[in-house]
Amino acid sequence: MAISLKSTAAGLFQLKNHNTHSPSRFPSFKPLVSTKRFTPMAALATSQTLGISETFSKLKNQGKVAFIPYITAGDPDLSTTAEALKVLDSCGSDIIELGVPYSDPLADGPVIQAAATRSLARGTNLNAILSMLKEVAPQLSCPIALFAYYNPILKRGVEKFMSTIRDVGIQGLVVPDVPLEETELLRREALKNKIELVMLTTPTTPTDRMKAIVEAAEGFVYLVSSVGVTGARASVSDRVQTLLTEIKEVTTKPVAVGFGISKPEHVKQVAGWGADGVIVGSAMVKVLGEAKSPEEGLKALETFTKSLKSVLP
Ligand SMILES: O=P(O)(O)OC[C@@H](O)[C@@H](O)c1c[nH]c2ccccc12
Repeated sequence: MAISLKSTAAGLFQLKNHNTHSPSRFPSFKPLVSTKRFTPMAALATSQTLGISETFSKLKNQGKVAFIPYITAGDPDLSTTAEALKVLDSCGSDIIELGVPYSDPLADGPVIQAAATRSLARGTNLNAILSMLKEVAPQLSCPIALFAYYNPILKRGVEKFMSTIRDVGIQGLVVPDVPLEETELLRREALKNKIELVMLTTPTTPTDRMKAIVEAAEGFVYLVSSVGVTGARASVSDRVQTLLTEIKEVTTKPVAVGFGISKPEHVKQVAGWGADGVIVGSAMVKVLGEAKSPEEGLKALETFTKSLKSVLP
């Protein structure tokens, strides 16, 4: 299980916006503002919800850093996930990364593996997650980036997967186990459906490859802070600062850092190094999924989210 992202780091992918109110669905709809003002990747999402890159642009203009929590869908059950999404949104999360549970999550450490196991044991499947999102996503003010391993996507068919997630209100997608060279189909379908496909780079990604990944990334570039699997760590490697500088030398795209970030001090440190966004996964999952009851988990999630968010500009 403990396969490092090294081999798959190449494996990245991206996300997009989806646009349930697109002119194509409403032929008589004429945007008041020309979409030419936006970059192609920053196409409008729903009327209320900004896309991923638009969210970063807005925050940048305000001198802010994005707070991006990750939770696993269906842990401990889908109705708690629905509530958790609302809690995360109301506590000021800027983007929410929602994980589709998978039986062989090779980039995940014990906490997220356990969450996936709990979720699958409850019978969570992609259809149920999507129905939940169809109802909940319109109630959120922040965009959702879905996190999914490639296998469940392939099982559904890339084309169908992408149009379905667009239809339920998802703006972005993160696929950790597809090498850059194999992302063509994903990228094409993501683009077609205005889903921003996020790409990941790691500390062991060679510079030329990092450049190609950054070039292909949409929404944001996901900088994996350390080699290995997801999970809280005592500290965040200060190499992240150098890696951020290197990436920012070659792109103006937003860069968010994830892996091993679990405390307010870490969040503050990574933001101080110049990250545009900070991603916290295992620590959120632990607080929510390992509580005595869903109610207690949601309460703890609220307190924890506020404590992390409060240290960000
Ligand atoms: O759990 P951590 O260490 O806080 O890392 C973020 C993370 O959970 C989320 O982005 C994620 C969950 N599973 C992944 C697999 C690969 C890359 C990223 C992820």
